[in-house]
Amino acid sequence: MSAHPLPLDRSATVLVAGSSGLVGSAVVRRLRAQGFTSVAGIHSADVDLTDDRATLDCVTSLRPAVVIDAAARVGGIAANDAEPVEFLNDNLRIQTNLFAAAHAAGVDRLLFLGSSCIYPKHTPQPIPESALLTGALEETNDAYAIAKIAGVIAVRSYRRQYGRRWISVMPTNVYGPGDTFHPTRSHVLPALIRRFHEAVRSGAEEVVVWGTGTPRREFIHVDDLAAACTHLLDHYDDPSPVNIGVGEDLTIADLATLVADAVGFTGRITWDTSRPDGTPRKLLDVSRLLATGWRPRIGLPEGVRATVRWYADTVAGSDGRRRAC
Ligand SMILES: NC(=O)C1=CN([C@@H]2O[C@H](COP(=O)(O)OP(=O)(O)OC[C@H]3O[C@@H](n4cnc5c(N)ncnc54)[C@H](OP(=O)(O)O)[C@@H]3O)[C@@H](O)[C@H]2O)C=CC1
Ligand SMILES: C[C@H]1O[C@H](OP(=O)(O)OP(=O)(O)OC[C@H]2O[C@@H](n3cnc4c(=O)[nH]c(N)nc43)[C@H](O)[C@@H]2O)[C@@H](O)[C@@H](O)C1=O
Repeated sequence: MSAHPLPLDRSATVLVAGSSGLVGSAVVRRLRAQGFTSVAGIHSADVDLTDDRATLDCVTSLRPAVVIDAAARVGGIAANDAEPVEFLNDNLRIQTNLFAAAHAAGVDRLLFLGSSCIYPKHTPQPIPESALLTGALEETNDAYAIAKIAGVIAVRSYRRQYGRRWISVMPTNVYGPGDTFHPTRSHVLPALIRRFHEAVRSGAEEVVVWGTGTPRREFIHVDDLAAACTHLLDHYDDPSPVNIGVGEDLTIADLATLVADAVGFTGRITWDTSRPDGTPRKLLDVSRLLATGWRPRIGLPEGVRATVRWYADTVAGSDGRRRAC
């Protein structure tokens, strides 16, 4: 048992790996807003976390008290399906190197971001944390999911073998400012914001959306996710991962209508059923998270409208890659 109390000391040095990304940049904003005075961010321009030596040098020279691992190769269903080798290898390397470096630097507190795709493709809904490793994975992202499962087991192993107070969280699908709006590589929400926005600008009467529209997904605004992460570091210390979600889902068809309305697209929505649907439903059981006293604040319609505004002001007209923060 550590002599140090659970709530983080606001003067502790916190290292956010992946600080230029959707989640990492929101975590940095959240930590600063909460009064953390020593927040260090790293991303691929600073250090290639697939390189074990460079990662060790970086972490041991910074000597953080806390590490938040939001660095990963991330993408939507098409990118995962097309490049399973990179999604497996890069994510295994990044987390293995970062965990080994954090351990070598004596880091007692670490939060690892997994993903809801670690759960079986067909599993009772809402999905409790206990569903892990109870069934076969969705084929389009099994390589990424296996890497994330290895991360959960690694965190649990560092706890068991070395007494590290490290935790894993499993967020549902995330969206918000700072996302990647690539037309084919990104997740559904940013992809649709971009596609509907371009249709309005070009006067197109039709927008094509992938799949059948029947899969159900749960979406959390990235500022809520960042708040949940820092809340859990202050209130949770257990080997079991914690789901992070909002407790509600909707169909991709309903999501497409929501985004179309937010962007002001009044034309036709059609479906490209040659594209994969992926997992039929991913709704997380968030009772463990709620038991810690945390609640989400940003509803989906409000969050989508704000993200559409952010996209129009910040990204539209560029190549769709977010700007670094
Ligand atoms: N987005 C989502 O819907 C969900 C995300 N998650 C998890 O949250 C975490 C963050 O995801 P998200 O913010 O969306 O992803 P992003 O793609 O937005 O950000 C990924 C971050 O990782 C960094 N990175 C990638 N490869 C390397 C590398 N080799 N060396 C150093 N840094 C690297 C990127 O740096 P750079 O910008 O320089 O490339 C970037 O800062 C991931 O673990 C992801 O699995 C979980 C569930 C859902
Ligand atoms: C976060 C999560 O993200 C991925 O899994 P996913 O939940 O399937 O995510 P997605 O956002 O890409 O798709 C959700 C649904 O939406 C449909 N869809 C419609 N039109 C578009 C579209 O234009 N782009 C995309 N990407 N999807 C579309 C699409 O066909 C699917 O039915 C994995 O990386 C996984 O590993 C992971 O962790």
